[in-house]
Amino acid sequence: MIDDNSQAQSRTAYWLERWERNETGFHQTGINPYLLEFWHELQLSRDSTVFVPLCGKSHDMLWLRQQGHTVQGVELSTTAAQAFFSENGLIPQSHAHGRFMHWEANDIAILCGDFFDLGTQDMRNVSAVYDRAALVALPPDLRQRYVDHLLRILPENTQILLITLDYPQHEMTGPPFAVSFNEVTALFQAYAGITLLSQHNVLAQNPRFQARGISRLEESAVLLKTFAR
Ligand SMILES: C[S@@+](CC[C@H](N)C(=O)[O-])C[C@H]1O[C@@H](n2cnc3c(N)ncnc32)[C@H](O)[C@@H]1O
Repeated sequence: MIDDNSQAQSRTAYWLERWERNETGFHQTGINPYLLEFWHELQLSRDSTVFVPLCGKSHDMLWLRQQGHTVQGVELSTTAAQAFFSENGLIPQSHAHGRFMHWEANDIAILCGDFFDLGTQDMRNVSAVYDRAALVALPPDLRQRYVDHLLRILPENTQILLITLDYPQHEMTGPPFAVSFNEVTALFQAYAGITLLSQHNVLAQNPRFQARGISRLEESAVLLKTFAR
């Protein structure tokens, strides 16, 4: 039987190798359309801090910064973090921070290390979370652990804009994994009020998924408002 520690090591190795091999088909060159359409729903003040879990080198962090927010990502891969800064013409400062390496430029910080090593101190200024391709990057056995950890370290009354996708899981092995709106509800209902903002079939716009034999691809944007504890 494989223990938790060796499973975590092989998951880490999987993502680090993907970045080393440049297998980053999940990376979007533009800004995510749901972010553009729905971010205003959170009614955040400009000076709020936004946490971006499993951030990769997402350009969405630049857009969030352009809205005035301080941005804080967490990402396993140093290659991804360095690429984010260099590809966007930013020269980061770095220092060790506990089990993480902290990279920062222009009020965008990426903590390089494992999401599961984050603590409440790391999240103390956070008012909102933007999750695109984070929850769906995790296998089923890890998702409740991810949500429990996230909600344990976040301050109370935090808002989360979550984008998820659903497809017949037997048609493809993830990641990305299929995470339906019903599963999101089951994962978060103990912690947060849940509003489905939009749900669309997006298979026609996703040749990458069509090529993998997927017969249905549904994207949902969900707004979560965590309860006071
Ligand atoms: C599917 S990608 C999504 C990246 C980004 N959110 C985007 O929209 O482009 C998932 C990312 O999570 C990172 N990752 C996976 N497990 C992680 C963990 N436990 N802690 C921190 N980052 C992790 C991977 O290295 C990868 O860059």
